[in-house]
Amino acid sequence: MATINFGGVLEDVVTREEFPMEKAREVLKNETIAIIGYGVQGPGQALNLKDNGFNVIIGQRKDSKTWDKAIADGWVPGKTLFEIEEAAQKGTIIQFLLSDAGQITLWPTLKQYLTPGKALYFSHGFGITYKEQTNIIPPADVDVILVAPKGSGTSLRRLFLAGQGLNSSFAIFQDATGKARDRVIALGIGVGSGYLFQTDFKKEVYSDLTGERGTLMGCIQGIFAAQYEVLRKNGHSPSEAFNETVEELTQSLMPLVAENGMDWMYANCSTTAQRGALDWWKKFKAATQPVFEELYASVAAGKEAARSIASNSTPDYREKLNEELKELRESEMWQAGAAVRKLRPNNA
Ligand SMILES: NC(=O)C1=CN([C@@H]2O[C@H](COP(=O)(O)OP(=O)(O)OC[C@H]3O[C@@H](n4cnc5c(N)ncnc54)[C@H](O)[C@@H]3O)[C@@H](O)[C@H]2O)C=CC1
Ligand SMILES: CC(=O)[C@](C)(O)C(=O)O
Ligand SMILES: [Mg+2]
Ligand SMILES: [Mg+2]
Repeated sequence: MATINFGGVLEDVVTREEFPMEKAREVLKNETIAIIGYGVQGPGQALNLKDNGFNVIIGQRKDSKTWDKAIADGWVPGKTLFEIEEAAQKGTIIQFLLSDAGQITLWPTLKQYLTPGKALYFSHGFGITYKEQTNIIPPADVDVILVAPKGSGTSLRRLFLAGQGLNSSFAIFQDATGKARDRVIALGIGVGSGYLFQTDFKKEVYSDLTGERGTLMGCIQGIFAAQYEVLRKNGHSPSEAFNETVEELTQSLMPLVAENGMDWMYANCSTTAQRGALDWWKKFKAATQPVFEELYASVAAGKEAARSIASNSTPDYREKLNEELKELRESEMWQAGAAVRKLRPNNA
């Protein structure tokens, strides 16, 4: 562990320097890593692990679109690609990467393959934390570990190919073999993490559900829509409203924040902008803070989990989600966005 000062708070984290890939390979050299599920995280983690030299197999339903996707990605039926149960039987480490709702359905089947000494791996604290709702209760003689990349599986793969990495959290719920810590860190490094920070299953799921409903996805769409509507109502064109709400943020300002922080982005804007932003951010904070409090309480009460399980367990859950995504896509703001993207010089 390296002790790093995060804004005055000391935290022990794992870096790639102190736990290099060779060490990860050594730790996992006798393991078969079975990736169950090939949706978004499945491909990212499986391909990164394979390219890093680990022994990986995929478990996926035959005659599904994702089975074909796995073949297209280079997995070979009967060699590295199997039906779910066969892969679970062969794996010594089972990475449970079905959707969180799908994990509930498969659990009674998967459980049978968790023989003593194996490791059960999650990328979310969901199934274990909300066990009253999921019934996911692992046997006592397996390791139960977590690596949660802080970003989409798509970015995990893209950043790996670009020689970069997403940060991940890791956690140990159960150490039955005495090897859980080495196993989980080696897997975290193997899937292509930047640095790893420790958490527990409950903190992981509470923070993750808050983040995705909050600033990362829910809140950001909410404030975009609010500002866009106010500009449109006051007679601004879609072009002006979209550029001033989204395009400038993603193309110009967020890359500056990513590179060197908020104050540096501010410092690269006009003093007029700086004065206004420094005055107004506190008002936005005060206005949204009660909503974040409500959100966190809803997560902690298990209400967000219940809603997610109910809506993602119906046979037509995918169609229903796609319908709502279509509504978003077809809104004036995001249609304006599509037109603006086409006009970017690199797309012309
Ligand atoms: N999407 C992401 O990038 C991230 C996901 N996670 C976590 O990783 C895990 C996997 O998430 P995703 O990759 O988004 O999953 P996903 O929604 O893409 O689904 C993965 C696979 O599960 C299959 N599936 C669903 N229900 C099934 C069932 N009843 N039986 C068999 N297969 C079934 C789907 O067909 C798909 O191939 C979850 O715990 C999620 O919270 C964590 C970080 C980011
Ligand atoms: C990409 C990620 O980390 C999320 C937003 O938490 C998720 O997809 O669940
Ligand atoms: Mg999430
Ligand atoms: Mg997340």
